Amino acid sequence: MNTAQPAATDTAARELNAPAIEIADLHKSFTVRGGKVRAVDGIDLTISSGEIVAFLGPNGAGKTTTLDMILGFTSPTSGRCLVYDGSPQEAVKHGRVSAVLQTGALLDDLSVRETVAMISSQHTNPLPVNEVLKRAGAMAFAGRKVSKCSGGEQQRLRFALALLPEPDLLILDEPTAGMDVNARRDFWAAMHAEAERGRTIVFATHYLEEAEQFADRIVVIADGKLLADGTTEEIRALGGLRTVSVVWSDDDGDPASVVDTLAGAESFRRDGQRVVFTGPDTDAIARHLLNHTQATDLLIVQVPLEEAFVDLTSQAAHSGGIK
Ligand SMILES: Nc1ncnc2c1ncn2[C@@H]1O[C@H](COP(=O)(O)OP(=O)(O)OP(=O)(O)O)[C@@H](O)[C@H]1O
Repeated sequence: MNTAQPAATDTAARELNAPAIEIADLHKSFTVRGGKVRAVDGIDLTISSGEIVAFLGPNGAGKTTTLDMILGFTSPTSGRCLVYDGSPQEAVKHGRVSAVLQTGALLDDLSVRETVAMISSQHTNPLPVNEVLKRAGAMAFAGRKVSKCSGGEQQRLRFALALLPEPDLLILDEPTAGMDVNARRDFWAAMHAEAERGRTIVFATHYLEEAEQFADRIVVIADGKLLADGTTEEIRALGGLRTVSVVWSDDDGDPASVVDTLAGAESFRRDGQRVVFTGPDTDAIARHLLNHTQATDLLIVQVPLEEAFVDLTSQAAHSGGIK
């Protein structure tokens, strides 16, 4: 029938343009002894195809619970969670989304290759076993029994398994926890290659450096709420986290006068001979110090993301959120 044609085309077009993930007013509570835990408490988030997004947040922030809803492992208490404009379960079923989770059970007695071959047989149109082993960097230990693999090697195996259906969206929950620096670097190199193939990648991490180095966009989550969402630079700027440090001359009196007279300066602290100013306009602070004081040896310092992150989460704890 002709009528079926436009509908199919519409569906394909809609899916093509659909965001990878669309979350609106998402809530998830758990009933525990003594009350309720609001693990996810009103998150709105849209992730487009091709983005690499880090979920950053302290322990118990709600990152895993959010990822579990995106993967259809658990249902929202309320709100909407769509993956490619459909339910997460549909997306998983069609191989459009897969995950590298720390907890995914593996069979100890199988070799790495046997594990991939076994799971491969459950997919309709999987990538060849050797191809995924190669892409995940697992070829070198493909013959090894799972029980003899290190934690990092087991994560690579999980990565290989996740690649089998050639997913459009890869979800990774703290994928490199427990890996040493070299293993982590290799893992992210392999992941970079997948990103270059156009995959959307969403990962939760405690390693702020990883978020900074690998993600295009960082979503900061704490207490089940989204605190900040932006590029690494935007997240840093949110915390106002550039400082101007100078060797202060006592001839200029109290550094507080700079903060009092200059709109771009917010606060200062003494650090030995130096005075460190912070504020929304570090350029204006620097100009003022160079032109109107005897301060010398001026440094503008970008505060590391780690400190920006700590600052954001502690601000949230005190104010109930950051607008
Ligand atoms: N099944 C559950 N039953 C009861 N409470 C839960 C359950 N799952 C998660 N929680 C609680 O929900 C909150 C969010 O947990 P979640 O695991 O999503 O945080 P997270 O950001 O992933 O933390 P981490 O970085 O430590 O993995 C925590 O307070 C946690 O104890």
